[in-house]
Amino acid sequence: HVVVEQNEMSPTQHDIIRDVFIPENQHFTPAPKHMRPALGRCTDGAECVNFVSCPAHVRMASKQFCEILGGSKGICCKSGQNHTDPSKDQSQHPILRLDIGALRAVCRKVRQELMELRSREIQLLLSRESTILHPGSASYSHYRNSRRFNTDEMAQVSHMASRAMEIAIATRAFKEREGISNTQLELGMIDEDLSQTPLGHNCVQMPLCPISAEKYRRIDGSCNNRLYPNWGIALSPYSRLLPPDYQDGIWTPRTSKINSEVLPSPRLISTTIFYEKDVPNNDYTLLLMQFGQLLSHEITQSLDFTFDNGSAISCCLQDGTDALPIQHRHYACMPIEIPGNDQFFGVFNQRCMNFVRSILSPRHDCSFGYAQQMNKVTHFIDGSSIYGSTPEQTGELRSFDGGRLKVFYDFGRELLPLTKDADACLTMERGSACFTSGDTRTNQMITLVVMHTIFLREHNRVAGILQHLNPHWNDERLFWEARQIVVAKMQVVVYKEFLPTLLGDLTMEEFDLHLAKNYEYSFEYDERVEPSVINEFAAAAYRFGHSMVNGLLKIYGPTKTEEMIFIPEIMFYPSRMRMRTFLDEALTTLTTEPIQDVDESLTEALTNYMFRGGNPYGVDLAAFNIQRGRDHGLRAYNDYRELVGMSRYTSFEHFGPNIGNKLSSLYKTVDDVDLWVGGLLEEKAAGSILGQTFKNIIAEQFSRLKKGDRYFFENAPNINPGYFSPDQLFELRKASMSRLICDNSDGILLARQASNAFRKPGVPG
Ligand code: HEM
Repeated sequence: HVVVEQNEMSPTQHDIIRDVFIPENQHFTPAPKHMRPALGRCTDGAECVNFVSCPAHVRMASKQFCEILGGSKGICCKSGQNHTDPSKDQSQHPILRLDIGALRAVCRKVRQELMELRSREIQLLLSRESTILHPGSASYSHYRNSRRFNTDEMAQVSHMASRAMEIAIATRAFKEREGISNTQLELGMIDEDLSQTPLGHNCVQMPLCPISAEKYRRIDGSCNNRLYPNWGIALSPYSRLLPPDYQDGIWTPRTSKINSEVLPSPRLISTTIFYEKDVPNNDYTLLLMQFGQLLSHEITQSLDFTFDNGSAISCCLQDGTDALPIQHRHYACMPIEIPGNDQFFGVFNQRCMNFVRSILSPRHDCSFGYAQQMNKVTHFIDGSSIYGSTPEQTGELRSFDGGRLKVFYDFGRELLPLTKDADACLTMERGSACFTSGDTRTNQMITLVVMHTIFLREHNRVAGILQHLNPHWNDERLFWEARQIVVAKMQVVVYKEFLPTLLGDLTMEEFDLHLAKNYEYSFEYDERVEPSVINEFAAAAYRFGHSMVNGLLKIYGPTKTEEMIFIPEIMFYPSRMRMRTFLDEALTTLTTEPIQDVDESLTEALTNYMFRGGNPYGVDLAAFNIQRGRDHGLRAYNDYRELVGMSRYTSFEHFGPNIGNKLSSLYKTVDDVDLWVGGLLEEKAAGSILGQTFKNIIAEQFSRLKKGDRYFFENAPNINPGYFSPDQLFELRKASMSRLICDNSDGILLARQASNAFRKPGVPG
């Protein structure tokens, strides 16, 4: 197994370890830079790229098509995948600037509105209406997903979110004053750096990066890109494939294209389109789902607004029979209406599902513009789910002994450390367990806890081996080296096993997602590629995973099924982890049971019972996904079909007669269909378990996360300050999910593993 050393160190360190690591036999074979054959012949120096890869403002100006590798249609893109290309369609929409008079008026308006918002918040907190959500309900567990790590983090996040809110309010005031159109806002035509204005206190300071590169990637993701050191940093905005669709161009959710009517209730869409049905896909194991969720938490987390004092916001009457009257609602409320005839919630007289909008993030360029949602975690695949996204978080997770992370020893087994945060699980009673890790959603599903445990143990295992080989290394050195190796292994699993399984080989080729081979370095890094998580990915496409979830977790004993666990029973209640055999049992289930197929069947464990705890009913994840898409200003599905190079649907029938009928009973026009809904209903693309639209958005995201990450493990020495040696790369590329499981399970029940843990045993690939 790989035991590796780094070969770029300070002179003293180098002296000490020279005898330990001698890169004698360096098989240095640089991988050739991938050149796309542009069969359609792009002119003017344009590059032939996948439609989705060409930045929106550049793509809009190009009408020349080409053929990319594998025969798919691409677009001749002037900037390639370069997100720094400044060109905007200035001819049609002149750049707007702010004069000093307008600025003063805007600032006055902002001050006044902020004061009003604050006093209203105080009134709401003091009011006797049920404006605060209390523990015990399913809605409160939903809120648990956006828990802050501690009070310091809460303060920092709130501070950033209020700055962003201030800019959104200022944008609205400016828009109203100057008569700016939504299109101008969408296209980012207000070219005003606010940093030198009275609104400048809302701008976020650029991180200070040392001139000579740091060997280890930073915990908060800063200073990865030398030109844009805040790209990919924690607490920064999502990027976008297309400009948002907000009714006011700024933050008000979109309405129907027909007469601006309200869009159908997300719960009604959920019950009309999605249904409970067992449709296993026997090619893939449930681990695809569970690793998929871990990976989503690794790169994205949006947070709900809270009251200034951290209390969770309630948008419904306490008994759920209606939404709170508008005068008692927080401005971030966007409650989901439950139709009166809802077959499930109707029984409990529920007419309102709590939904609070995502907090906003200051814009990178500190300008006026539409609202941007905040990603709380680092955007990179950098182990933030294991180590946290702030140095303080990492400090709390480290044991500061032998480079290891803290563990909870439970009868000789290493589990994640227990948390003291009473809000992290349903219960903290004696005998139960509630864990902490780099991510605050860890306890949401017990099988997610299992994944976190595997990676925690892997870190400590690697640290232990490094210590054995390098007894002169101190805790600090051991920690950072082990982290670098674990992150590299995670990247190998993602690009060597997970993505090919999800996307298929052709798409891996089209998007240059394959890892380099053997001893090769990669030279694919492009500092003009913006790695940040794409809003359409986080709020819709990557949520395809909810369709893979099986509502029942079958637990096998040594010979037969021992228990069927209905998953709402193990959400935010991971105490079973303390049973000696559970980890191995859960791993057996994950690596042998099938996923549910990605389609319109969705377990009612997620649509009716999610987070129910001890209650008879829970909340609806499908409805949340739809509402979240609207909250984040995602455009309708049709726009994204076009984006990935397909023709728009002009009639509901294009979805097929049955679904088409259902959709037409809900939406006023086919141009209103939500992205998450349309994407899931698409036919599967060849070689993938996803339809074309989701497949392209997801492939583009992982292309950016590879090409836009200077510290990507296989990047060459002139790119990656923490580069590995060719021999080390050769060893690291052997990493696999199966190996991670074998090395870190309890070895009580698990004896054998298929080589690809994401494929059902016996299925080739
Ligand atoms: C039992 C399993 C799962 C449960 C209970 C669950 C639950 C949730 C919940 C409650 C949210 C927040 C919804 C909102 O308020 O907008 C969410 C978000 C999300 N989920 Fe899942 N999920 C599961 C599995 C998965 C899987 C398998 C994937 C992908 C393969 C996935 C991808 C995502 C993504 C990308 C988000 C958005 C994260 C963010 O940006 O905040 N989830 N999920």
